[in-house]
Amino acid sequence: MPARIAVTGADGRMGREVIAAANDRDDCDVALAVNRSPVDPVEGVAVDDATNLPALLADSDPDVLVDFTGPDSSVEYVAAAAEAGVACVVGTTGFDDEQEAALADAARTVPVLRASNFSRGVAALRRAVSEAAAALPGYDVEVTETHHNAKVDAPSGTALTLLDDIEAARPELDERVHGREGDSPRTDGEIGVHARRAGDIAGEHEVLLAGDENVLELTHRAGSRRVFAAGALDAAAWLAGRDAGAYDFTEVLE
Ligand SMILES: NC(=O)C1=CN([C@@H]2O[C@H](COP(=O)(O)OP(=O)(O)OC[C@H]3O[C@@H](n4cnc5c(N)ncnc54)[C@H](OP(=O)(O)O)[C@@H]3O)[C@@H](O)[C@H]2O)C=CC1
Ligand SMILES: O=C(O)C1=N[C@H](C(=O)O)C[C@H](O)C1
Repeated sequence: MPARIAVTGADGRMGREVIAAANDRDDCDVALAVNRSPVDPVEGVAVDDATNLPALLADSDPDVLVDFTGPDSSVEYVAAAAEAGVACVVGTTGFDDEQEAALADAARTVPVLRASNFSRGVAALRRAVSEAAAALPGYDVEVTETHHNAKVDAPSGTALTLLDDIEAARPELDERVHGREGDSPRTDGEIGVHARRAGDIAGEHEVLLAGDENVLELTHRAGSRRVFAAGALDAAAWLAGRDAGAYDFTEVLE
């Protein structure tokens, strides 16, 4: 049986990709699509008013809600899904601590799977970065992310995940320095973090590890948002019917 999904932010860049990708797959059907602003059908799917999400979830009874919106709406939609007993795949980034706690709370009631990046390439990048950081003690590490000019949050959720991975492998690197200006020689414990915004770039992440006469660069480039939509739907198909709890995209790939 295909997983029946509810897509929030249906008119967003990612919402549209998710609906288009679901239309092309056998393991996911779009049962419901909502958007904050009124919008014409997306990829042949009618889009309802997101204000009515609780009632729409009760009526359409989807298996999994797939959310790529913004932090405030994501928390609101996940709470509505938890109330309705609907599992959640959350790709939204940029949450503050209080919003993180609200998502963790929802995971006590329904399965909630989150990833700052649903591309398989970034999952592989994370493993490579963890291994490289551990294998190169004493090396300086800098993270650079590049995204389209409409991205709201900086640094990207993926960059924050990579920074956590690096810090787990090299706990002494616990000072995140966001860009540099003026006199700013490197200090021990520093990880440089750089965010670039330009054009329609789907998403690029580079980790630079530099020692003396020895430099390693690990880079992922998303060619389009299709890779994120594919991963999110892989996650939705995997999550349907699971027990309540917090899940990670890496579990889908095992
Ligand atoms: N995990 C991953 O792999 C990926 C994550 N992302 C993340 O997904 C999120 C969305 O990205 P993207 O699709 O590019 O964004 P867009 O701006 O293109 O779309 C955002 C969508 O969310 C809706 N929305 C935004 N804020 C609110 C709000 N406060 N209340 C209700 N609806 C809201 C918008 O509605 P309206 O049409 O009314 O404006 C729109 O439908 C971002 O956090 C981004 O970082 C993106 C790509 C991959
Ligand atoms: O906003 C985006 O576009 C993206 N956001 C995610 C992030 O913040 O890391 C994932 C991807 O890089 C695209």
